Amino acid sequence: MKIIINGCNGKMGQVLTKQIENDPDLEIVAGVDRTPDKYKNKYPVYKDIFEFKGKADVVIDFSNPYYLPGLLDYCIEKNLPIVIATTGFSNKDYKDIQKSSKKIPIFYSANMSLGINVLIKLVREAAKILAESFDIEIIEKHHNNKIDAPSGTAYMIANKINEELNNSKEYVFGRYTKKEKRNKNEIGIHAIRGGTIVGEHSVIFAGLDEIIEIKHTAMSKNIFAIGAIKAAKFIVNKDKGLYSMDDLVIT
Ligand SMILES: NC(=O)C1=CN([C@@H]2O[C@H](COP(=O)(O)OP(=O)(O)OC[C@H]3O[C@@H](n4cnc5c(N)ncnc54)[C@H](OP(=O)(O)O)[C@@H]3O)[C@@H](O)[C@H]2O)C=CC1
Ligand SMILES: O=C(O)C1=N[C@H](C(=O)O)C[C@H](O)C1
Repeated sequence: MKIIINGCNGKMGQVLTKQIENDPDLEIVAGVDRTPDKYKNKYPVYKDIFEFKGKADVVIDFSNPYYLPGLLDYCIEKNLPIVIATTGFSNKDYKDIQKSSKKIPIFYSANMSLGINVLIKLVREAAKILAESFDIEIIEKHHNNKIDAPSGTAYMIANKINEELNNSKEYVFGRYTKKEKRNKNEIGIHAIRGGTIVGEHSVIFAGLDEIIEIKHTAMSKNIFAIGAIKAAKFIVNKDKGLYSMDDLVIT
């Protein structure tokens, strides 16, 4: 399978490159990022920088929301499936992803690890039973180079819990500006940034005299690269549409 990596010089791009090089079935046919001197002092102009020898089967994207419009245009033009792993998208970006998936296969997940996707399954179950009487708070911790906050994964966990609860919850981000008691219909979401923390997500269900905490800790970035490669293998021959870890992991 021939792969284009979008965001190839980023931390995830580098980890992904190593994982792909270890798999004899995979080949990187092009890498794209914004580093000016590598691409003739240009910022991404997809028709120029995507020129490479050979044909690609799939694009894997670990980059920045800035890239999204060009990435979608290019993949639609070339009829290429994409695995999008970037986070920090706006509502408009999500709509653009959805719209584009009517033309090409797109796999999107804010977290490509198996563990987080099992955590989501567990917290959905817990929320069904506990939401009436327990408060739900999500805490995420990441390295000091992370641009977006809260993490895409924290949003994804909150959205899945909320889906389970008929979208009855509203999100409160931190409590700095909130000068009143906690409402029952809140999900609190809190972000911590420091050092080289790869990624931690905790979902706390706090009730009367008892607490359940369900936590995932990423010990290396390899888990995300491995998940993205699995997603690429899954999506490469699929019809147009929007796919997620639910299609790959949770049956
Ligand atoms: N879904 C998942 O499982 C995971 C998702 N991620 C997400 O993947 C993305 C990349 O993460 P990571 O590799 O750690 O980040 P890095 O900052 O190391 O790399 C980001 C890449 O995007 C480019 N880039 C950065 N900022 C901009 C900008 N403002 N405009 C244009 N291009 C930019 C960089 O180019 P240059 O090097 O030239 O600056 C680089 O190639 C993030 O959104 C992160 O949250 C990360 C891990 C797992
Ligand atoms: O930026 C990161 O590093 C990560 N980002 C993703 C997110 O925003 O949820 C996934 C993972 O936690 C690592």
